[in-house]
Amino acid sequence: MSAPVAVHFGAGNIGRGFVGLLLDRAGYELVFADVNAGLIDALRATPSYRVHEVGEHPRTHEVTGFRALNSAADPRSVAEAIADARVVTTAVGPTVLRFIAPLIVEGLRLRAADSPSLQIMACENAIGASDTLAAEVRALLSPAEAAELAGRAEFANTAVDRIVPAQATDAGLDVTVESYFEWVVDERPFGEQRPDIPGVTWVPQLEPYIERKLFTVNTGHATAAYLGWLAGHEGMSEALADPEVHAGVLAALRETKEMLVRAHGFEAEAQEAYLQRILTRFANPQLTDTVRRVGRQPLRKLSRHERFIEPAERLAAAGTSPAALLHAISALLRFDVPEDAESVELGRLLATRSPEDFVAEATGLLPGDALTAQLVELVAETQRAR
Ligand SMILES: NC(=O)C1=CN([C@@H]2O[C@H](COP(=O)(O)OP(=O)(O)OC[C@H]3O[C@@H](n4cnc5c(N)ncnc54)[C@H](O)[C@@H]3O)[C@@H](O)[C@H]2O)C=CC1
Ligand SMILES: O=P(O)(O)OC[C@H]1O[C@](O)(CO)[C@@H](O)[C@@H]1O
Repeated sequence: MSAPVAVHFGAGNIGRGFVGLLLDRAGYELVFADVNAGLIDALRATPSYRVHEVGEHPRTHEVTGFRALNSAADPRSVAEAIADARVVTTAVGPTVLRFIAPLIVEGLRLRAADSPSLQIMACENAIGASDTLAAEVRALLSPAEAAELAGRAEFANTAVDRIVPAQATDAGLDVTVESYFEWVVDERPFGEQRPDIPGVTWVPQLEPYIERKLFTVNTGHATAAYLGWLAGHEGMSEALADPEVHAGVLAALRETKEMLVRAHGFEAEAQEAYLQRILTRFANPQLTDTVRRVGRQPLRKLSRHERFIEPAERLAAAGTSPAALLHAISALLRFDVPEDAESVELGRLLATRSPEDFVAEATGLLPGDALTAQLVELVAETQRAR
């Protein structure tokens, strides 16, 4: 019997260094789909690439036998691969999911009605990324087609955690990653038919896991990047070695800890151990990373349900001042990286909007929300200092 097919969108850091690796090791015939022509050509030109795990338990894996498709130049082949696939995963960035949806729709249209349901997992740093992708797919279907194709795909939300930094320019397709990883998936959508992917943790309810991950790993990492940027550091290890940056990250994580313990009933000691372990992961000297990469796309990171505003608003609503998160947001507002389109747009919004309009537009907070007044003041201060 031939191996089941897994189509993975996004052959970048997480695609090659984490999701693709686990799918390959699970025995899937792996098909990468990406819009980067150079990357696809390079994957086609080689039989394998290596994933180097550095950290506590260093080792190297070889990923072999994959195919690579250019989803911009040859969407038909991608749709055909999806029609035959058992699993579809993505690691393209939350804002890119809407561009993947039309290909999934084409794949479902080509899929035999008696095929097993396609199992789709968006592996992005966002709450409910698979739900977002499902909504984008449904938006492209007429009601009749939606009813016809309804049983052909199931979407399960995930939380993925592995630091895969910017890679050395001479690394080729090889990827250096930390040895730690966590891939948690909501078990409900796939029921008894869930795919056998060693390394995946199936849970009955994903919300506590994705919130713990996003509001600890990602809040902490992004705080280090923005405070590090403001202090003039280029490298993440340099930033984290700066006592003021480190103290700022710890303070922000103590605030999200309070929120997470309250929201999900985690033991305070367990959450403290979790955040301390993450601080150690951030400082892994074998991961060469930059504040520019970790701070990338500041407007996405400033949006309503992301790593800063969501926990800060919940704390403010519960009567706690999220001073450290506001300090991190203040540094985010000063993130000025010309090659990052969102950073440029952030500067434009700060230059052209009133503080009230900026907060509404960039964060989605409403005038009556608990954090709004403090944030408006912070934006006004930032504008005065520009
Ligand atoms: N790098 C990391 O440590 C982690 C990243 N993530 C998440 O994984 C996702 C990917 O991140 P990275 O791998 O770091 O980014 P990356 O930039 O290395 O890879 C993204 C890939 O997606 C491709 N892509 C962009 N638009 C596409 C489209 N329309 N169709 C197909 N492919 C497309 C790009 O060409 C690129 O190869 C993001 O959502 C990120 O938040 C999650 C956990 C850790
Ligand atoms: O695209 P984002 O949200 O910056 O995600 C990438 C970040 O997620 C992390 O992997 C943590 O999961 C960091 O390595 C990385 O900075």
